[in-house]
Amino acid sequence: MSALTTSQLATSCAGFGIADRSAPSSMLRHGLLKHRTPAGVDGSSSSSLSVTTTAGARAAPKQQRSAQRGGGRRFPSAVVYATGAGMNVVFVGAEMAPWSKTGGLGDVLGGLPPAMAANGHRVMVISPRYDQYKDAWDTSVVAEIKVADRYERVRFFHLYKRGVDRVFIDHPSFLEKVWGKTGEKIYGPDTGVDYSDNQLRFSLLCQAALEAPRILNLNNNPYFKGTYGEDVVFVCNDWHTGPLPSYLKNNYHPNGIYRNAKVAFCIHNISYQGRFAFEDYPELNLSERFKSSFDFIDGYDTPVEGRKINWMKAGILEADKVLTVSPYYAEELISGVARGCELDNIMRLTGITGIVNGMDVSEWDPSKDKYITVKYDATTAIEAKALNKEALQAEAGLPVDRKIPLIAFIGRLEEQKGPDVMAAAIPELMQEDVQIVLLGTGKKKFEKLLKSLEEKYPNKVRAVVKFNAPLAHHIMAGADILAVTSRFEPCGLIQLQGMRYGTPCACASTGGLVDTVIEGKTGFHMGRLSVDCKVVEPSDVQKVATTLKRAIKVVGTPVYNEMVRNCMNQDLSWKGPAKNWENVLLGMGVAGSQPGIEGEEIAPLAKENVAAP
Ligand SMILES: Nc1ncnc2c1ncn2[C@@H]1O[C@H](COP(=O)(O)OP(=O)(O)O[C@H]2O[C@H](CO)[C@@H](O)[C@H](O)[C@H]2O)[C@@H](O)[C@H]1O
Ligand SMILES: OC[C@H]1O[C@H](O[C@H]2[C@H](O)[C@@H](O)[C@@H](O[C@H]3[C@H](O)[C@@H](O)[C@@H](O)O[C@@H]3CO)O[C@@H]2CO)[C@H](O)[C@@H](O)[C@@H]1O
Repeated sequence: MSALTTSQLATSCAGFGIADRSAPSSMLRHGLLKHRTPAGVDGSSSSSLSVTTTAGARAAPKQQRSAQRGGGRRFPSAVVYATGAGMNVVFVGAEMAPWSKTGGLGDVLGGLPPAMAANGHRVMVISPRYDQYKDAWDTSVVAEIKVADRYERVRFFHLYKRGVDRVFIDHPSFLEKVWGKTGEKIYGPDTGVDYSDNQLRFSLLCQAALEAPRILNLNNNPYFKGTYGEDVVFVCNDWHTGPLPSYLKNNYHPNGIYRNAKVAFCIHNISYQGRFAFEDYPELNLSERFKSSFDFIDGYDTPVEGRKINWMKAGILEADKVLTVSPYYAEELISGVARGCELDNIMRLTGITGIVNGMDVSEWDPSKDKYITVKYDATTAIEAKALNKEALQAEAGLPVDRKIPLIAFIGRLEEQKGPDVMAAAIPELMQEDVQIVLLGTGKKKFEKLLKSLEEKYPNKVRAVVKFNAPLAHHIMAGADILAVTSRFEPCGLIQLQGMRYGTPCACASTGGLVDTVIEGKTGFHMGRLSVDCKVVEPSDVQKVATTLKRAIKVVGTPVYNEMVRNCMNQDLSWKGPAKNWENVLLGMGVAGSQPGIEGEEIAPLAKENVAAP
């Protein structure tokens, strides 16, 4: 079969309902950006078909042509073609697990997209190239992007896995800072310290992300070919992508581009907003028209910090739809200044929809988990969890005794997670026959605090101040109770992971914890803790200690065993949340969008190429 151009392909698929995703308008119409497709490269990565690019039609490279002749990829069956009528969804974010992750944001951009793809949508995720990911290929497509008063060149790397186009934006400001230290250096040299050029870095991400759907000819997906084109819905995530809708309107709309595109903005954590000096606004190269959307008085009632630009505020105001990661957090965000972090008034204006996150049930599967000692399912959990507890106790250097209830805490060591509240409750728990394992990294003061507890209670407490995924899995399997002491928690994945492993949690009653944990059935609620991060309220310490003592009493009883089964018998996958996301995005009226199909989380469509990077 000879190489196809985009329009030929669309014609050949027309009978199956695939939209004509013809090549984008010339880049020359775009004032700020230039892109290059070097000679001999068509912008598709590891593709078996060649498509027309903005630079004109090119023949497929020789080795690709012979692969096609030799019976390379075939068109799939008509049944599967029908799934190619979904939306073009482009997620943009600063983290994307497993390639980059400091916490839950990475997990969501890793797990939700394959579930959307499984429902028949064409899905791209765009994130920085922080490392030399061995499975991502250089497309050789470059774009020159204006930041401040100069042009910066970015390259686009690509891979296709689980039905999703993963696109990595390559620029020295990402790779040179983070290379080899992906987990911890994404935002700054240390927790709590930001890189001084973060605005430049994430402005590049936003602007490059807007180019990608128009200029990348991506041909690995058997159901969709060529560029994504302009009828796309961008899903922005957190402050790093706040300026994207403004760039879309500022740089493209005047040229008649992306007229039908839509932008959804999803808040994973309102406490990081991207607040910068007001004087920095001109560096963004946006017209005065958008200034008021960024304009922000830091301090609300008492403007002690003065005038700023606020990237998240602009994302909320300029997007077509605002979402967050649970319905209860959505309510909290608009409830007042404390929980809305001074953007509550803005969100009351725009409205906000909450969709609970799912979790990656293949990565977190106790029946297949390579990190745990004894694999299990809901029918074997009670005995297997006891054996895993003994293995965990041995690994942690604690007395090995399956009768001792074991409480775990896992999380980023930030005020949000209440490690200080948990630490303050531990002395009171020491009256009980109990063991406590703490795993987390973050602020140095909290790391020291947890370590000091281990020193004080060597036979009962272990603190591991590392980011350690295998240990996180081991703890989930071996612990009896997961303590989630968050002052606020937009959704929380940790409690989902716990439940998947039959470990009920004792949790603060905030955000997604309210939506996902049922008192007495899948966990224990301790009530809401104070959101004031500067103090540890004695009443909160009491709530944590009392609830954990209550949970300890239940461990090992028939009621507890029933809770373990309830936890494990839930569908915590991305399947349901992906359907909810689909409904919300369809409701935005993206041109050409059609409902997808009911897919399995890793449906046949998304199954190829499943592998860890
Ligand atoms: N030391 C360690 N070692 C190994 N693994 C560790 C670890 N510390 C944390 N993790 C892992 O990091 C992830 C944390 O995700 P969460 O959603 O619970 O919180 P986070 O605050 O990071 O996410 C934010 O974004 C997500 C996504 O929307 C929201 O659910 C959440 O409420 C919001 O605060 C989990 O996968 C957990 O296992
Ligand atoms: O996935 C985990 C979280 O990752 C993101 O949060 C990061 C945040 O966006 C970054 O700005 C940075 O936050 C630091 C902040 O900028 C700084 O002023 C100071 O307050 O310290 C903060 C912590 O270092 O790092 C955060 C990750 O640690 C994402 O936005 C969140 O939704 C996720 O919860």
